[in-house]
Amino acid sequence: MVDPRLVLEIARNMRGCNYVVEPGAGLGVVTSRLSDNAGYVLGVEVDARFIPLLGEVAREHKNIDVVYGDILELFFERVECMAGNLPYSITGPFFSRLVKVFRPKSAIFTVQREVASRLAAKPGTSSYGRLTVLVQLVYEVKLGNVYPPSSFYPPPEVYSQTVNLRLREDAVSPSEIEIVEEFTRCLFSQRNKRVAKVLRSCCENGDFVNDVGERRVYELSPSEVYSLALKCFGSSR
Ligand SMILES: C[S@@+](CC[C@H](N)C(=O)[O-])C[C@H]1O[C@@H](n2cnc3c(N)ncnc32)[C@H](O)[C@@H]1O
Repeated sequence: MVDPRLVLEIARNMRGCNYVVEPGAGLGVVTSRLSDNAGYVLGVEVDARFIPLLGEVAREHKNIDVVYGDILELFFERVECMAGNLPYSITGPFFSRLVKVFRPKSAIFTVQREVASRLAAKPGTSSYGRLTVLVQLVYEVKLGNVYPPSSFYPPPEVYSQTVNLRLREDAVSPSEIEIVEEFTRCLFSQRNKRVAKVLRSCCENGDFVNDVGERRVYELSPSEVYSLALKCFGSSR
């Protein structure tokens, strides 16, 4: 199913975690490896066909439980760590939920290589955008290994890459992330335009004085976007 090096990379990164949630547990290959390295693993799987197999895996390992459900609709009391080969179709909504709801201290995910580049991008580059800002305001992002399509069965059409996330000490709060999410929807729809002009179209009070007005949207750092979001939307809520 999956390249053993990838399974090992994920499992090793979760060493020392007491509680790991794995979105998209599938056949349980990663799940059982995780259970060797972490105190407890909760596998989440939306496809009912995998649930009996995952039940077997859970019976063989005392520290694994399985939940049948959609990771985008579940709530957990507290998520310490999160890991897995993410279903690529839910990348956007998943990361939105990660920074607003789950907020694990530590996480490792396999994503499309292009998504990994966006998560780790620097301002001013072509990969830099809304997803970068939202995730980097909450997490330190480190790129892991790249895996070719042949690392998976069936092989996807794209290369994949792991990303390591560590919760920042100064992580922006969930309620402020919601403000940034709303603000960046408008801001990054005009990513190549000058900031002053875009603020006039995105904010009711878009004429507020700022020292970044002459720059282009995609050149703003995550913390600059955050300050502008609070000025634009914060006071009106
Ligand atoms: C890329 S596969 C990974 C499977 C397995 N963990 C592995 O590494 O071989 C993604 C898995 O996520 C499941 N999945 C897709 N969307 C999901 C969702 N919204 N919530 C939970 N699981 C989901 C799919 O059914 C599939 O089993």
